[in-house]
Parts: sequence; C-alpha cells; structure tokens
Amino acid sequence: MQVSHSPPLLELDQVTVTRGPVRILDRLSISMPLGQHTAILGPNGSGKTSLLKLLIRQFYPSIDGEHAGDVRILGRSDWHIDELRQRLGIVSNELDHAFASGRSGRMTGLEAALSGFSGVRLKRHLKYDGESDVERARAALRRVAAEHLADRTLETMSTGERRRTLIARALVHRPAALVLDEPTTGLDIGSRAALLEQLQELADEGTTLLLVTHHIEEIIPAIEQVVFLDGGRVHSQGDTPDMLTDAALSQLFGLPLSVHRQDQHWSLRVTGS
Ligand SMILES: Nc1ncnc2c1ncn2[C@@H]1O[C@H](COP(=O)(O)OP(=O)(O)OP(=O)(O)O)[C@@H](O)[C@H]1O
Repeated sequence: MQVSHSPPLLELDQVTVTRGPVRILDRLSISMPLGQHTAILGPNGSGKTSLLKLLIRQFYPSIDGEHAGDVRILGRSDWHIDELRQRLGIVSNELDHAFASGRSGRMTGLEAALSGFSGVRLKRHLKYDGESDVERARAALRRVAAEHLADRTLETMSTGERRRTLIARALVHRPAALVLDEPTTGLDIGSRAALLEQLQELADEGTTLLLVTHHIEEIIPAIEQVVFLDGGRVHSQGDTPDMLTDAALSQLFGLPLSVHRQDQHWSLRVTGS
C-alpha cells in the first residue's frame, strides 16, 4: 500500500442524514487515506448512493441531537463544488443517465470530455482553454482507450463506450481520486473485463480509486480495503481478503453465499440452504 502523508482523501465523522422520519445514514464514520484504493460494498438500500450525494454536496449532514457530523475531503469541509471536482473525479449512475440521451447525449466524446473542465452538461455551456485543454481531453480519452470515440455522440455509444467517455471526463483535471458508482452496471462480460482492466491501470498509475458497489466482481486486485455498509452504518471494514469471506458476505447480504477467487478475480454464488 502506498499511503501518502497528505490529508485523508475522505473522513466522515459521525455523519447522520435524515429525510423526515427516515435515517438514511446513521452516525457514519469512515476514514480513507489518499493512495488506498477502497470499495464500499453494501446491499440495496444500505446508503451507498446517499454517501455519494454527501461527496458531491447534494446531501449535507443533518443535526442529530446536539451533534452535527462532519464530511472532510482532502482535509477540508468547505469546498466549492467546482474546486472539488478538480480534485475528485466522480462518475455516478445519475451522471451516466444524464449523458445517455437528450441534449447531453448529443455531445461528442471529445465535447463530453471537455465538459469535465467546467462540469457542464450541455454543449452550449462548454468552457475550456483552447488547444491545450483539447489535448488534455484527448489524453484523458486515450487513458481509458476511448480516443476513437472523440467524434461519436454519446447517444450512439454503447453503455461501455459511454462509461469510458465519462471516466475520461472525470479525469481531465487529473484528480487525486476517482469515485465510481457501480461502474460495470449494464456492461457485457467483455466490456466489463476491459473496463476493470482500465481501472486497474489507473490505480497502478497513482489515481486513488473509491468504488461504491454491490458487485463483488468489481473488486479489482488494486482494492486494498473494503468497507461494508448496512442500514446507513459501517457494518465492518478491513483488508480485502479478510472481508470477502463466505461468512461475512452471507451476513451482509442476508443469504448463504460462497465466494470464489480465481486469477485475482472475485465472484459470488448463492449456495443451497
Ligand atoms: N430523499 C430520500 N427520502 C427518503 N428516503 C430516502 C431518500 N433517499 C434515500 N432514501 C432511503 O435511504 C436508504 C438508502 O438509500 P440509498 O439510495 O443511499 O441506498 P443504496 O445503497 O444506494 O441502494 P441501491 O443499491 O439500491 O442503489 C433507502 O432505504 C432509501 O429508500
């Protein structure tokens, strides 16, 4: 593990988020060093999307009694969203849907990558700094083997092609970390393997990965730490091989499961009761 002396990538200290009577996140505490590739794994409804919304400032901690939780990213709580986007690349399912069709879907791969500089989602709002940014956007597309998609519109791309283009969009600022929300959802077996290999390469090149998922197959060899989320709380956390056991995953997902590992790839099967 290559952990830097920079502030942690992410620190959540006793964060509660409530909506009416619903306690979506419940005194959640997580600390994740920069340089440590981590997966947050949890069943449906465990709070994964809500955690992402905290990172992109769509959710804020709720006051819980006397206590207000704190979300610190790279040591700071008070980020402006534009500034934050330069340090933290985020590819969420919501972003993926937004770019799949409509006016955002009419952007080309290159325009979509360029839109990462200002975070806009429409071609007419594009703002970037001339040829040097165009070259950086092309370099980001190259990093995820998507340069050939530069002139194709997103609405004509396959799910896997669009996903890679959006990862390039998140990479244009060369962020310290990349946050990915179930990155292989909707991808066939070949596209999934190719994308996971590219994520492994990005991790090897020094981009910290934070993967939020319920697919154990997405836990690539680079992932060193796994945090189990359940009912808006951290259920447990630890080194990947210690966490991905039959007993631990059966308990997390609430049914008998058996874990398999072959050539550093994880998979999960439901076993007979
Ligand atoms: N705005 C909201 N108002 C009320 N309840 C909400 C709201 N947003 C989320 N929840 C509830 O909070 C819980 C966690 O939701 P969240 O979407 O974060 O889970 P998740 O782990 O991402 O699930 P999935 O894997 O199905 O996407 C769920 O029970 C959900 O119904």
